Formats: sequence, structure tokens, C-alpha cells
Amino acid sequence: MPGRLRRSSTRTLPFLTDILGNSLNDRLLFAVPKKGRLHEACLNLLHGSDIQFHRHSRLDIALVKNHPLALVFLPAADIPTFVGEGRVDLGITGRDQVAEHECLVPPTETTGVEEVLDLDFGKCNLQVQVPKMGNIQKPEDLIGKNIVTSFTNLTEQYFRKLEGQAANGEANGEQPKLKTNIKYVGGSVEAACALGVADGIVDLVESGETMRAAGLKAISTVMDTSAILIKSKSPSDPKLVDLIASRIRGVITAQKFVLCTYNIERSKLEAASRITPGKRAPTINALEEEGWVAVSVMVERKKIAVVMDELTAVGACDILVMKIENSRTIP
Ligand SMILES: Nc1ncnc2c1ncn2[C@@H]1O[C@H](COP(=O)(O)OP(=O)(O)OP(=O)(O)O)[C@@H](O)[C@H]1O
Ligand SMILES: O=P(O)(O)OC[C@H]1O[C@H](OP(=O)(O)OP(=O)(O)O)[C@H](O)[C@@H]1O
Repeated sequence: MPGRLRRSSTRTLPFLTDILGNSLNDRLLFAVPKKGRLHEACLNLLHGSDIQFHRHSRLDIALVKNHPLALVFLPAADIPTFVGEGRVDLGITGRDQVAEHECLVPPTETTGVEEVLDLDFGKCNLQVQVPKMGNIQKPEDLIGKNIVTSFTNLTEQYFRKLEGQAANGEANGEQPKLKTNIKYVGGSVEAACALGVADGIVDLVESGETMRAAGLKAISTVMDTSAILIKSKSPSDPKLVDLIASRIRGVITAQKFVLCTYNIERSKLEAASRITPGKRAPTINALEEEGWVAVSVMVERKKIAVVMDELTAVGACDILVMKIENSRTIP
């Protein structure tokens, strides 16, 4: 694709050419959050996928030793732009960041990103929050007031819709409503109300600790989000994209599931199989002991304690649970 970072590296990034020579040529580019909440989990994913690299200090590009791949460390918020324009082939960022970008730059047939995989971390909600002790109870009460956020496009979209609904109400004789002011801040959004800059904020909530510590409460959810693997609409090496996606999927599955084995009388197998249906189906082997079978099955890690209780209740015994180191399974 013309204008790709690797093809024009001498023109656009001369300092990188000094350091890396022409080694970016013909490498798939993979953008990874350079800091923040997703950074560490992404490094773990790369490690689990055996993507080996050495990152020089201060340098935001690292060549991968065992694949024709280069990692580009970028702010999570910028990754949808680079991938969406086809400058970078693959990326990890939050679904919230993709949605925020798409509000401003709607995808076309050739631009914009495609979601490859939900990565099952970075889970949180983008929520409208207001002072706990104040008199604002619902998002409509914020119409015409000041909102502070790092997600100005999603917030604009949310409040314009709310204003539209309120305007329809006006036609039915309700109070006239004003336009809501939306201001950008890059971080520590939760401080805006206490500092008198905002009547409400739109910010991410995971545990709710930040929100509660700032004396705020959530009154509405704009969207749910988690980290996702995205690709451009015209990656330079689709086969390598598929290979990387398959390795990452394997690591995610291994983290999400455990392997459970147990012995049970064949007559009780049907009840046990209802508790542990497996990803596709349980593996069942006959035991030397007449009328008994051994079952081996993948179970979601978060459900395993309840599953073990239920298996015991239907007569399973010798229940063992093992960590899965890595996997290759169908999506
Ligand atoms: N508390 C959280 N829990 C889970 N995921 C989060 C949380 N906060 C942010 N994220 C996810 O991580 C993405 C990046 O947010 P983060 O605030 O870490 O980025 P940053 O602004 O680049 O880093 P920093 O805040 O350190 O400057 C968000 O878009 C969201 O998808
Ligand atoms: O519900 P919690 O578990 O408390 O998490 C929510 C906080 O996490 C994020 O900020 P982060 O700490 O990444 O830093 P930032 O405020 O500088 O963006 C988000 O913007 C909230 O402030």
C-alpha cells in the first residue's frame, strides 16, 4: 500500500533508519500500547505467543527476532488511527478507543479497522458520573451543563442524542433545553467536578475505586469495553496476521480455561456432561474398572469452583484441575 510506514521509512522517520537501517522493510507492523492499563497485559500476550523482541530504551519500535514483524509502541488512543489508515497492520487497543476514533472518522470500504479478537482483559465501562451529594440524578439533568472527558467524540454523540430526545419532549410542552458543553482533558478526569470545571464527567470505571474516591457516582453507561486485537483492511501479509491472531487466541484461551478431569460411573455420565459440556465435547475414556469412565474437559476458569461442587453432587470423583499453558482451538 503506498505511503505505508515501512515503505517510506527513510522519508518519514529518518532517525529510525539511522538506528534500524532498512530492517523495517517487508515487516508486518504491530502496534502495542506504550503505557497505561493495557501495556503490561500486552507484553504478557506477546511473551505467551513467543513473539521475541528486544526494545532499545527510548525507542518506540522493536524488531521481532523470530518473525518478519516489528512492534510499534504507541498511545492506546492513537492506535485506531494508524491501523485504520493502513500505516500499521495489526494493533491492540481498547474497543472504546476504536469507537471514539470511528465517531470522528467513520470507516469506509478501504479505511478503518477490523476487530479480530476480544482479548478478555482491559474490561471496564465508559460511564457518565456526577457528584454523589449533588442534585443531578439522571443524564438528562446534565443537558446544557459542562462535561469533562477524554472521550469527547463518544460524549458528543451521547449528549447530542439526549438533546435530540429532549427537543422532541419540548415539542410536547416540556422545559426548553440547552446545548451541553464538552471539554477535553487527557487524564485525571475524575478531578474535574471537585475543581469546579465540570458538572459531570464521562470516564472509564473498572472497580469504581477512582469514582468513589472522587465523591462521584455513575448515572449512565455510554459503552462497555475491553481490549481487542484489530487489523487494517489491507494488511501487507494476511498469512502472518492469521498466524499472530491464532497464537494470541491460543494464549487467551489458555488463560480463560482450565482442564478438568474426573472419574464417574457411566450411568451418571449424562448428568455430568450437562455440567461440563466442554468447548466442543468432553473426551471420554473407559477405565479398566467395569462401568466407569474418565472424563477430560475444558471449563471456564471463573466457573470451576461451582462446576466441581456440581460434579461432586452428581457422583464424580478424583476431580483434578490443571492449568493450560497454551492452546490452539477454533474460535
Ligand atoms: N481502569 C481500567 N480498567 C481496565 N481497562 C482500562 C482501565 N482504564 C483504561 N482501560 C483501558 O485501557 C485503555 C487505555 O487507557 P489508559 O488510561 O491506560 O491509557 P493512557 O491514557 O495511554 O495511559 P495513562 O493513563 O497511563 O496516561 C482504555 O482506552 C481502556 O480501554
Ligand atoms: O474504576 P477504577 O478501577 O478505579 O479504574 C478507573 C480509572 O482507571 C483509568 O484511569 P488510569 O488510572 O488509567 O489513569 P488516568 O486517570 O490518568 O487515565 C480511568 O480513567 C479511571 O480513572
